[in-house]
Amino acid sequence: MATPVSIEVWNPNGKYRVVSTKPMPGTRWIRLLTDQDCRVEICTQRKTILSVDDILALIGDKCDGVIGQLTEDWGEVLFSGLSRAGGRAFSNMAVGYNNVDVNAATKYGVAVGNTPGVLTETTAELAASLSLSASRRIVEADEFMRAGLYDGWLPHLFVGNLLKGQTVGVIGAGRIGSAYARMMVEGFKMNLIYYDLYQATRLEKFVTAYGEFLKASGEAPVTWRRASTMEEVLREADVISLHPVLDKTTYHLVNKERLSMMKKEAILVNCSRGPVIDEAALVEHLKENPMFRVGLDVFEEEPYMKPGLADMKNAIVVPHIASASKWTREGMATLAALNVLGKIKGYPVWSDPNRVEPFLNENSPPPAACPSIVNAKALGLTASKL
Ligand SMILES: NC(=O)C1=CN([C@@H]2O[C@H](COP(=O)(O)OP(=O)(O)OC[C@H]3O[C@@H](n4cnc5c(N)ncnc54)[C@H](O)[C@@H]3O)[C@@H](O)[C@H]2O)C=CC1
Ligand SMILES: O=C(O)C(=O)CO
Repeated sequence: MATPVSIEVWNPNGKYRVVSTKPMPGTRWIRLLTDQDCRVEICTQRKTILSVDDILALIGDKCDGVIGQLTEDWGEVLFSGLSRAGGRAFSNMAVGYNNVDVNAATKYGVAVGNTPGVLTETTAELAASLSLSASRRIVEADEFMRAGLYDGWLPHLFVGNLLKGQTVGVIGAGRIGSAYARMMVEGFKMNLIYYDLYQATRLEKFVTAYGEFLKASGEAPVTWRRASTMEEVLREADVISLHPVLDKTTYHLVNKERLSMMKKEAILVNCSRGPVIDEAALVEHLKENPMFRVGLDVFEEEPYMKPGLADMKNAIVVPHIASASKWTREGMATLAALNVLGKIKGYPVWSDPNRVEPFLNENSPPPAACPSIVNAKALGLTASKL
């Protein structure tokens, strides 16, 4: 059993004990907790992914709430341990919570918080960056340059794909998928095809209005279409970006058969969760189709890559950094801390988790509410009237 040893303590005499399994960016989140009588304990152990045993040791005998990370396995064992220690508050420092067994949390009366909204644009920007890097072969060209191989301009050197006028496909047009779609449509004048279980009405209105604006300016209008199947998107789009949640319905959503439906020169981007793609099948597809390119921020078995992926020139791989802007990471820490604080204090749950700005304003105290609790209904928590 690995026991965390190094802990940083803030406000040692605080009434409520709140544990963070990792140091998080910024200091506002610490101040917000200590100002409200919390003793904050931050695990500073040099071990990237804490085990269940490590976290149980951190929770100890008395713990009111925990801020955890998406790399941790929050299931029956941890929620029963937290409950035994008197804790009823947990928040992931992430919008995705596929690492959390929400039913187990609910069984033990523990609220599960997440951090929507504050990372929407940041994550969409990384998906857009990967789309551009893949289409214009930026990483390959950079490596070529640094290797001293450039000996003059050539007509065929690193020829890639033009985005303008092509079709961008979005699978999962929620907050991040819609933000990415707007960037690609407005920035590069791409047409949109999307697939989601729900209609993305605001996104459709945006593309319609932008299309009308372009037409009025004498340019070709952009268009949109909501596909009735995911396969339509795969067949028609030139660039496809994946933005669904990870659950049973999206596990290996992109598999061998579906990869084979895509255009030979298509670009596939994944900034959602690794298991949405069958990564072994993807490696084979990349080998067989050298003009097919991928931009991956997430991997099926993080932190590992499937054998062969790292050798593929037509793959760009980055280490799960899509939400990594300073503002966003500090905001995520703040929202996670306020979820835990709000539950400890008995505050109601914020009515709209997509409108979290009031919690992020450094110049005014945050609303007395939990920003986003995913099992609020199941726990019968009151909704805020603010
Ligand atoms: N790489 C990174 O650092 C980050 C990854 N993420 C991932 O992105 C995910 C999405 O985040 P948001 O856009 O904020 O969530 P969201 O809930 O606004 O959007 C998810 C969308 O997926 C759709 N969806 C669910 N099942 C589907 C299916 N079977 N087929 C097609 N669409 C389906 C939903 O209807 C929804 O519109 C998170 O759950 C997280 O896993 C989020 C932030 C950063
Ligand atoms: O928030 C998430 O879901 C992430 O993956 C990290 O930002």
